[in-house]
Amino acid sequence: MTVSDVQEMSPLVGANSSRAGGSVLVGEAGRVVEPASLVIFGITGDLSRKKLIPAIYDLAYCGQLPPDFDLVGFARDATNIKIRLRESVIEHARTPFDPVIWEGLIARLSLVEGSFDDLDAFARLAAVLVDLDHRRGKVGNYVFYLSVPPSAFATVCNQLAEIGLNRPQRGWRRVVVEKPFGHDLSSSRELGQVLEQVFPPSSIYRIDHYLGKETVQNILALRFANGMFEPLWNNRHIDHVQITMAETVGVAGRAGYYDGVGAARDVIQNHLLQLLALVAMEEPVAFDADSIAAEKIKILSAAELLGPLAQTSARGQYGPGMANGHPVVGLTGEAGFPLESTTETFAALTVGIGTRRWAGVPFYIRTGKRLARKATEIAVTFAPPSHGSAAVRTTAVSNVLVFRVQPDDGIELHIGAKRPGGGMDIQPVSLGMDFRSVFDQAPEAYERLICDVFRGDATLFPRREEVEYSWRVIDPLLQYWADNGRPDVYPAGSAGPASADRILTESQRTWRSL
Ligand SMILES: NC(=O)C1=CN([C@@H]2O[C@H](COP(=O)(O)OP(=O)(O)OC[C@H]3O[C@@H](n4cnc5c(N)ncnc54)[C@H](OP(=O)(O)O)[C@@H]3O)[C@@H](O)[C@H]2O)C=CC1
Ligand SMILES: O=C1O[C@H](COP(=O)(O)O)[C@@H](O)[C@H](O)[C@H]1O
Repeated sequence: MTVSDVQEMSPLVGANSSRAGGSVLVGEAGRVVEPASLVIFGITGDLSRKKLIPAIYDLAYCGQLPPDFDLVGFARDATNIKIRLRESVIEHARTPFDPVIWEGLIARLSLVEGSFDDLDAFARLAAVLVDLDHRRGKVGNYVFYLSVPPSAFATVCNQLAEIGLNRPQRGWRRVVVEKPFGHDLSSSRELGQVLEQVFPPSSIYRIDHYLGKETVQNILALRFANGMFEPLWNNRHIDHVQITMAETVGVAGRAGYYDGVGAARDVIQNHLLQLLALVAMEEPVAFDADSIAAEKIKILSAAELLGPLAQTSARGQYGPGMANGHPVVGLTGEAGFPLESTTETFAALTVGIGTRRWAGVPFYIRTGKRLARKATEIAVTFAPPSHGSAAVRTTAVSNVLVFRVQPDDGIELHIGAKRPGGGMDIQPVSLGMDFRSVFDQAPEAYERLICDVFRGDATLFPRREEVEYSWRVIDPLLQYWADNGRPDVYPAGSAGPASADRILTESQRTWRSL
């Protein structure tokens, strides 16, 4: 088979390959995409419905799936699944719904019903995969996607090993593991060992979909492709950094995963500490997997919670309130969450980085569900000018560089400008760039990352050390919370609990408004 044969598009897709959008900023372009089958464990879950199946549809629409692609769904109950998946594509896909593309894709879907503790179901899975290979003349390249609660990762991997699906006689095996990887540092290490007994490290893709977002990759572009920011990117010029991930959605329908996990494990241990690493890391010697991982690891290993935790952290749980103009129940009113649940849906903390560049600069991180608006952003606040005429000093503003990850992805720089008229009256104004008005529509994060798995490019996937250093950062906070009562209740639709504001007030700083 020649390279051009394997790069040929799958027969189920075709016309829209020019609509893929985006370009490769980091990662290894030009890798060959071979025929492959994708198995999704947890195909009935929230992630699959909102992100994975829509992303696979988008890839089909854009002609980006591997040749001879097959999709296999593993589910306890697959009743009406094709109808449910169709609805999820109509609701969540980036590209328009095209019945021909959809029918082509769904014709490639096979289903295996069973529970993860049922070895017979894994034997049926193996038979389905072998049959697909025979029918299409494929050599057995399989991606196993674990879109399941973290507590099920080890079981699924062990069952795959038991049935021999981890050991290729021909072709390759890759496993994609969702975050959070473990429950704390020690369980993450144990899980890492289980996984590495079953699959070689080079076949393990720990997915963090924030790294697949174009705006997140743009952090490195802005810092290192421009000359003007790097000289200022240190504790002499930066006062503090705020990383916010605010959501308006609650956790309805996700009790099986979310209860007992909570906001810090769900998104801070992974997405938000990865953002911190990208903001703080040194320039990599190359934009490839090893070089970027090496720099992120240095930062994560130097990061630690600043204390005392009673003053530098906060946690909350949403109570009843409003979302998008409608009344909503609190967390303990959602199906599957016990009344006594102490799971936090809001978390805020302060991280310091013990390097010469960052000593003394606090990184404030917060996230919450059912907040006033949806916004993920990184705001780098520069120190105000320390010299200048008295007139300018008294009216000077702090410059803020904001990476708007979503929605309205873009970059804005807040500066002070003189108001027209007499005197030196300074007003904050904003210079901005909207990605969507400058560039074509980019692929969604999961499209990009699923493609990277098929191509065998791990550049945008965190390494085991990154995951473990991130647990090391937040473990003391998880322990502190376990020892200290319940989260503060905040009304749905608010900016979170008042205890979060207190983290900044002592230093005369404030959170950016939501
Ligand atoms: N939801 C999101 O937006 C995101 C989620 N993630 C990650 O994805 C993973 C899954 O999350 P999410 O989809 O929200 O969780 P859900 O609880 O919605 O889905 C879990 C899935 O696993 C299946 N499952 C659980 N136990 C078993 C079992 N014993 N046998 C067979 N199937 C089982 C469930 O099947 P059943 O339907 O039968 O219960 C369901 O399909 C988590 O690690 C999460 O962190 C990552 C990014 C975003
Ligand atoms: O990983 C997760 O991310 C989603 C939010 O993803 P986004 O791309 O829409 O920002 C979050 O809702 C979910 O709780 C979490 O598991």
